[in-house]
Amino acid sequence: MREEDQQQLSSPEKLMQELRLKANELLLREEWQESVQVYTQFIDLCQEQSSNTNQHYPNTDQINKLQKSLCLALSNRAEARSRLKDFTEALEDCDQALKIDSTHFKALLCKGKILLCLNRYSMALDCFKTALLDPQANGNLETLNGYVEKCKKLEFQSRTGAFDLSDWVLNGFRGSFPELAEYIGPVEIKQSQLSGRGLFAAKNIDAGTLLLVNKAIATERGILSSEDSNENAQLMMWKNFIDEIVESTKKCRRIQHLVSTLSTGEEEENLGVPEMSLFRQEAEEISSKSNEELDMVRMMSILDVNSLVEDSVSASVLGKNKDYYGVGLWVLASFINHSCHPNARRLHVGDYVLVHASRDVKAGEEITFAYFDVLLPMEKRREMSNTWGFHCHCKRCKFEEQFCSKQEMKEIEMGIERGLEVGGAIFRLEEGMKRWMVRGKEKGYLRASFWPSYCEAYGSEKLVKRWGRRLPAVDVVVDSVAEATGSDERVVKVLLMGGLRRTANVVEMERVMKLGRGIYGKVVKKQAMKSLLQHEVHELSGC
Ligand SMILES: C[S@@+](CC[C@H](N)C(=O)[O-])C[C@H]1O[C@@H](n2cnc3c(N)ncnc32)[C@H](O)[C@@H]1O
Repeated sequence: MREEDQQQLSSPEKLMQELRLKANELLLREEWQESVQVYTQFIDLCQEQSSNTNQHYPNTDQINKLQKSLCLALSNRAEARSRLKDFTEALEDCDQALKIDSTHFKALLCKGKILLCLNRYSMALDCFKTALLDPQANGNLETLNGYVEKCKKLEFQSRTGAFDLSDWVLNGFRGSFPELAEYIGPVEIKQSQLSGRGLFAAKNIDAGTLLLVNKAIATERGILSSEDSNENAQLMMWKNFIDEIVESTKKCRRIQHLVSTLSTGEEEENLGVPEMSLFRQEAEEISSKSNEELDMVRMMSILDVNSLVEDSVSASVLGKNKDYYGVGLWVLASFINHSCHPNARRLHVGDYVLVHASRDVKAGEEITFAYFDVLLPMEKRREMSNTWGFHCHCKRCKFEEQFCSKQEMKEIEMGIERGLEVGGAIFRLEEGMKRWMVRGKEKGYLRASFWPSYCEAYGSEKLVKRWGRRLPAVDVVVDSVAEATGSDERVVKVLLMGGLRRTANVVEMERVMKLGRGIYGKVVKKQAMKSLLQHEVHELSGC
């Protein structure tokens, strides 16, 4: 090689060395964005040098050295990009490095961690297992084996739905949140009679059965203190939440595609029914997703219609996020419509939502949860569904519409509003239902509409004594309301309070446990459920 040629080569080499040192230092200092920039310069130069060397001075040693540096730089850039949650690009870096060296330790480790973050457990497991074969694994055995075990556990959970939160509950939610996998149970998305698409049971399901576990695209939580600051704090949280979602959709094509399947609340009858496979993480190739644009107006409508507040009537928040006001977007759960006779509830654990049946559900029945309180009369529910921006088309509303105009019904409602003794109101309603030939589940609908009165009556020893057998037995009312609207803390509480006055027998305890399963799901076993129910009885001051 001529001397001037060697000088020409040495200068890019020097630059490459400087760039590599700088990028490594930035990585160590956790300055992710800056390190990505410098690694990019290094990688471009390295690639240029590789092709030059290949073309002009084929030198195997030199080429090998460049390829090695390139692999390492790609793995490091992937690490920095993954810290910035740029998962699509980070995975592309890993794949590029693995194309050069299919057993590159750092690239495999980084790819495994990203796939784990994206809940693609078996693919992540393959990466960690291959990395274990590398000599470098010896110094990292504990970490690698930890990842392997985690992947196996999560893969099992996501395949079987075998989740158990009992120990965590019994430990008073101490420590970090339990590790959870995403899970899709016996459900499918179909066209709904309520509006647009909905989630449906693919087989008969009993109360407490887990239907899905979904990780949020983003959540935002904050402690809302005094009344004055509430509005501002909520606005701030909402703004941060929108920013986070927009950022996530920009960074990950898969997230963008998933969010774009959600309703804007307009013309829901024309919306397509997405394939369930879209929501199964393992089946999807992230880089092959479409680039459907989500403009800001559409994004705002999607978030308005689909975001869920963690602490709502049909949800229980377990663990640390209980103390916070939290809002989030969970894509698959967003396909669940509202009903005033819901059959599902949610549990919020960290960034995950777990949806389970709150009563027995038949195959083909639509899965619904309550967006707002359904233990209220129809007029009040109407007002609430209007503020949500829709007119509720559920069976219970349709049934109750015929009673709205009944004079006697109006008199009972007005009487309660004016402070009429609730025992009398219930007696009138129960007698009315006999005359109007209201039977089965429909009795539960009307009782649920007058729930606050039933609750007050059964909660008062004086009223229970005064009205005696003219009031239906508490367990009959509880069963019918739970059958119509699913389990609810307030309904179990009435049963438990009644039980406390007497000594609860085995049958009553069975009933309480079944209702408990409807509230917390089967992911919480007997002892843990008892402790949660006891806590509820003390927490709930009103019905
Ligand atoms: C979170 S989305 C539910 C899924 C939606 N149906 C879809 O096709 O994507 C909420 C929207 O569904 C509709 N919806 C939900 N429950 C309803 C009900 N009971 N009656 C009428 N529309 C309902 C409303 O338009 C509401 O804004």
